[in-house]
Amino acid sequence: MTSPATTPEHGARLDVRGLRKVYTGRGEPVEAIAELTFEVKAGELVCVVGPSGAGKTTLLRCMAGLMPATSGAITLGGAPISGPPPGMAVVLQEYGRSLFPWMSVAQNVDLPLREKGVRRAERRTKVSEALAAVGLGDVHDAYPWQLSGGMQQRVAIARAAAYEPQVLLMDEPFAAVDAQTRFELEDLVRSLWRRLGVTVVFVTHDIDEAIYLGERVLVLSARPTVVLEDVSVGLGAERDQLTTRADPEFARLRTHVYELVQAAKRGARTLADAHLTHPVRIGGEAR
Ligand SMILES: Nc1ncnc2c1ncn2[C@@H]1O[C@H](COP(=O)(O)OP(=O)(O)OP(=O)(O)O)[C@@H](O)[C@H]1O
Repeated sequence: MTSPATTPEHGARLDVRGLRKVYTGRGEPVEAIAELTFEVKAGELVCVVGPSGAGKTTLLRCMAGLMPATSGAITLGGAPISGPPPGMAVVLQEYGRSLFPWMSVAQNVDLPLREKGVRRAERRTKVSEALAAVGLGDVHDAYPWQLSGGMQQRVAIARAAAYEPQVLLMDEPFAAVDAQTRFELEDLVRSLWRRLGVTVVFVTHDIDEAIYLGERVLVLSARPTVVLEDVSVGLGAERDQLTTRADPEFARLRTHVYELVQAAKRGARTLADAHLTHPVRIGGEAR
């Protein structure tokens, strides 16, 4: 029987406790992450921002089970992550490298379902539904290299959605697409998230994107990394590119997160160090 924390409808809870990551190689050790502790509730969408080199990709790789932590623990639905866990899907920035060029669009979306052992008839339905959901119902037989970058990223999202993961990790997935396509893909992520109830962790450089998408925004310090602030985004569930971005609350959050990231770049490691010059009211609370 599946526990409530791991049903696809509710996603799975992701817990990061005392995560530390030091890269050791031939040269000097690099302490990428000093101490990260946070929780992503089942079915929550959390964005992660921070200065370049803050360890966002390192965090994501550890959460995906692609790299061991130096110390600390990451659990998914209560189970420790020690390798790529079933029930997790990852979408990366480099769509050109994440799709197999010799497979058609439908075959690419189908592949994880085959590996999951889903029967052929059910797979066919899931692939069609996922491609229709991302607006690519008419390119099943095309090859990735015949599609635009934005379309290829839609295929990667369709592949993740068809798999019905409990957790979806996204590492700067829209950094390489044009601004117009990016808005469309952001709306696609929010609509899939709401429909599937999946837990999502979304890493981005773009502060506006983090606020538009997230229920929370984790702002990381510079390396060695800690959480500078865990910012709640009280913009409601219904969001759209015009009204949400014009909302005064959006502007306040943007100022606040921008200031935090600037403070992180100057070396702030706590809110007290950050010396914010535009204290703002977020959700009625003075900061
Ligand atoms: N394999 C590695 N060996 C040694 N150091 C590494 C390795 N991978 C990353 N680092 C270092 O760890 C730190 C964090 O890197 P990471 O790529 O996680 O940051 P990031 O926040 O994702 O950066 P960006 O925003 O520029 O993509 C950086 O200082 C980087 O140079």
